[in-house]
Amino acid sequence: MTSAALSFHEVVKSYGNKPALQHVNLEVQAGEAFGLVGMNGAGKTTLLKCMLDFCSMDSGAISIFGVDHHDTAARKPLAFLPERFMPPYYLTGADFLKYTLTLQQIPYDLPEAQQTLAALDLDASALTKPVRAYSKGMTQKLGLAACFLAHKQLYVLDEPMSGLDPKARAMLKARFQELKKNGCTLFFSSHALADVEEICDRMAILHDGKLLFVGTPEQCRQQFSSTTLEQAFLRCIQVD
Ligand SMILES: Nc1ncnc2c1ncn2[C@@H]1O[C@H](COP(=O)(O)OP(=O)(O)OP(=O)(O)O)[C@@H](O)[C@H]1O
Repeated sequence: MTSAALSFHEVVKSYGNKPALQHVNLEVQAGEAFGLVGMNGAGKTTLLKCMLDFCSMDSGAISIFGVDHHDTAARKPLAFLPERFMPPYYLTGADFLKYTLTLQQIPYDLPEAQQTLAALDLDASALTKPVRAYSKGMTQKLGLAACFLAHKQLYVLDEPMSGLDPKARAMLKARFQELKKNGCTLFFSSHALADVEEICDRMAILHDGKLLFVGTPEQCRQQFSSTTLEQAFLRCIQVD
C-alpha cells in the first residue's frame, strides 16, 4: 500500500462570493512527481495556499503525510517556493540562505551552498551579492536553492521553472529526477506542459476551481484523443 503525501478532501474555497476551489478531491502519493496545471486564475495557487494554511478554506480537509494541515508539524517535512518569490532585497544570497536555514534549525554549509547554486547554474559570487542586484532568474534560483538545501521529503513549488533560461530549466529537471530517485515527493504547478510530460508521474487539470482530470500525462493525451499534452489540455478545458 502506498502512503499519501498529500490528501485533499472536498476542499471548497471562495473569495467573497466568487468560488476559487469547488469540491477538490486529490491524493498525491509519497515519491510521486505531480504536476498541477490550469489556466491563469484556475485556482492552483489557492490550492497550495490552502494546503500550507496560508488561507482558510470554507470547508473540506487537507492532510500532509497523514497530519492535518492546520497542525504546524504537518509542514515540517516540506519545502515551499512561492509563485512570486521575493527575498528581502537588502540581504546577500548567503544571508538569505543562512536566515531561512536557521529558521528551520538546519546548519548552513558553504561548500554545499556553492554546489547547490552551481547545480542551478547560479555563480557562487551571487552569495556575496545583495539580492537587489539579482535578475529575475537569479532570484528564482536562490529560492530553489533554499528549498533544496533544506533536504525535505516533499517539495511544493509554485511555477518553479518561471524565469529560468533553457540551461537552468534542464539543470532543474535533472535535480527533480535526482530527488525522485531519492524517494522525495514533488508537487508543483506549471504552465509548461512539456515539462510536466517529461517530469511528472501524474498530473491534474484544474479549471475554474474544479479538477477536470487526474492521471498520467499519457492517459491525458489518450482521454482527449490528442498527440500532444497541450492539445489534450485545451480539449479538456474546451477552448480549442
Ligand atoms: N486574495 C485574493 N482575493 C480575492 N480573489 C483572489 C485572491 N487570490 C486569488 N483570487 C482569485 O481566485 C482565483 C484563483 O486564483 P489563483 O491565484 O489561485 O489562480 P492560479 O491558477 O494560481 O493562476 P496563475 O496561473 O495566474 O498563477 C482567481 O479568480 C483570482 O482572481
